[in-house]
Amino acid sequence: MDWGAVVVAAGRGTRMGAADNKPYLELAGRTVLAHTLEAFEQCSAVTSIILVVSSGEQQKAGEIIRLEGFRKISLIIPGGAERQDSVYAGLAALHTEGVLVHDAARPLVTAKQITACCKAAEEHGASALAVPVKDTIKVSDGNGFIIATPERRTLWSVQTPQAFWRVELMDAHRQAREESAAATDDAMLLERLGRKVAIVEGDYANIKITTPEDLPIAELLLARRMGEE
Ligand SMILES: Nc1ccn([C@@H]2O[C@H](COP(=O)(O)OP(=O)(O)OP(=O)(O)O)[C@@H](O)[C@H]2O)c(=O)n1
Ligand SMILES: C[C@](O)(CO)[C@H](O)COP(=O)(O)O
Repeated sequence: MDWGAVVVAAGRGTRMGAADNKPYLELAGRTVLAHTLEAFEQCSAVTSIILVVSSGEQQKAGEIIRLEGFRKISLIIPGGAERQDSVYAGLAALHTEGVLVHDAARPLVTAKQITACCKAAEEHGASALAVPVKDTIKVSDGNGFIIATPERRTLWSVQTPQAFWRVELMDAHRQAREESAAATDDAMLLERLGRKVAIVEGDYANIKITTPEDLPIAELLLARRMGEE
């Protein structure tokens, strides 16, 4: 099975509140985007990458790819208003049998995790990297009071990459658009159609750079990884 990747980098970085968008922030001497793309460049299962960026940032992203010498990025295209729209734009530009969807804002992903997602999707149809939830999770009534406690052993914190047959994910996206169904990740779009998505147990280090304290945490995790190599 041939695998392509849609890497979405077209967010606004509202919660980060930085002058630059998250993919272009510095992390251990490189951009966040360079760390993310490096893992896909190193993963032999992936043959091509569609990079989805904010409009007006195509040139900036292209310059990073040129300077880093990345070889697998086949297109840099503009994204949409929501993450779901950006993924859809990326899917429409890809032609491989399998697709991995990944957040550019997760720069600690590894080639090994990407390969594990591909293998699980080849076996089960779709897969998503996730880690068991560590905290006790509460459901609120919306007015500041707890109304329930879901059983923790059933709860997983889902990450990216998530892997699918491209045609299936495209169909799921089309249906969601027709029905105005919003989803914060791609697995949700298959779940709503009753399809199975296999959990691939990942690593707590595969954090999403979301708020300012995530950058120094990511630096520490990268330094620890380099010390282990
Ligand atoms: N319209 C959007 C929104 C998000 N993303 C991407 O989806 C990933 C996860 O989104 P998130 O971390 O929420 O990023 P932002 O949308 O940039 O952050 P915020 O919600 O704080 O504005 C990021 O790589 C982001 O660039 C995207 O491609 N297009
Ligand atoms: C896809 C995701 O990274 C899985 O954890 C997450 O749902 C993205 O959500 P966000 O609201 O765009 O941060």
